Amino acid sequence: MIELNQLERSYKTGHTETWVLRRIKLSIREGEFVTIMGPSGAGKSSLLNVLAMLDDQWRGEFAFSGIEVQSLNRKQRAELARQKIGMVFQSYHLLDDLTVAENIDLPLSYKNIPRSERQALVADTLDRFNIVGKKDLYPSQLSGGQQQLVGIARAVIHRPSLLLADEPTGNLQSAQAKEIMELFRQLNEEGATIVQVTHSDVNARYGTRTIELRDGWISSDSAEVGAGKQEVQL
Ligand SMILES: Nc1ncnc2c1ncn2[C@@H]1O[C@H](COP(=O)(O)OP(=O)(O)OP(=O)(O)O)[C@@H](O)[C@H]1O
Repeated sequence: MIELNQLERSYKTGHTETWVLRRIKLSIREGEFVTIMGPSGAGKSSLLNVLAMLDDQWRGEFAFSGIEVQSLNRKQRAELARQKIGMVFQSYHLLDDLTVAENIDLPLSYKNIPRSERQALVADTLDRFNIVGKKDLYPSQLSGGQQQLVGIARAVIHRPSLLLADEPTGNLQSAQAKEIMELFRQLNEEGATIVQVTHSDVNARYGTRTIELRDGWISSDSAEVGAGKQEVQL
């Protein structure tokens, strides 16, 4: 599903260029549940933002389901991301002045779906995530765990093939975090490909593969270790 080759990202501040992703070569197959770990500043969020197509200031090759992302213009990338990718954030990123139901409906509003069908999809999703009773509340009236449930519901309502999550339980108590991680596991079992960034070993164990970043380089990949290849020596 995802093929990255020689992918590089740097930030320029004044005359200095800081490299945050270095010659990334990575292949992710459909159905995988990948965890990206590594110290603070290693480039984890930067990599996730590239995968989310939120960032287009990188060099190299990125193929998504056979589509060469580097050849797309900004509008085409945004459209591809909208159709195929769902993103979950640590701080939920819900819109405060929309209700739970309206927040969940948002990704559908970008698609050409009849109103009645949209309403049915939102109702099903509220039901599935056990938040029917909260549908007319605003995000500020929910607990952190409930807000993240809404965040995930919004990320998956349009059935994206790829679900990305950046520290999705970073602001939650452990019981709420467990509930969220169980939900990711279930979504993965139902076929979603997931890439999560986390500092938590507990969360990492929900995944099927762990990739470690250090100073922008992939320093280890459990899939490669499993295949008997050498870990990259730095
Ligand atoms: N907009 C920006 N301008 C300049 N440098 C940036 C910018 N965004 C990120 N960086 C730098 O890129 C490097 C990688 O950042 P990134 O957020 O990807 O790391 P991370 O591994 O996700 O860290 P954390 O675990 O703390 O979230 C850091 O050194 C950071 O300072």
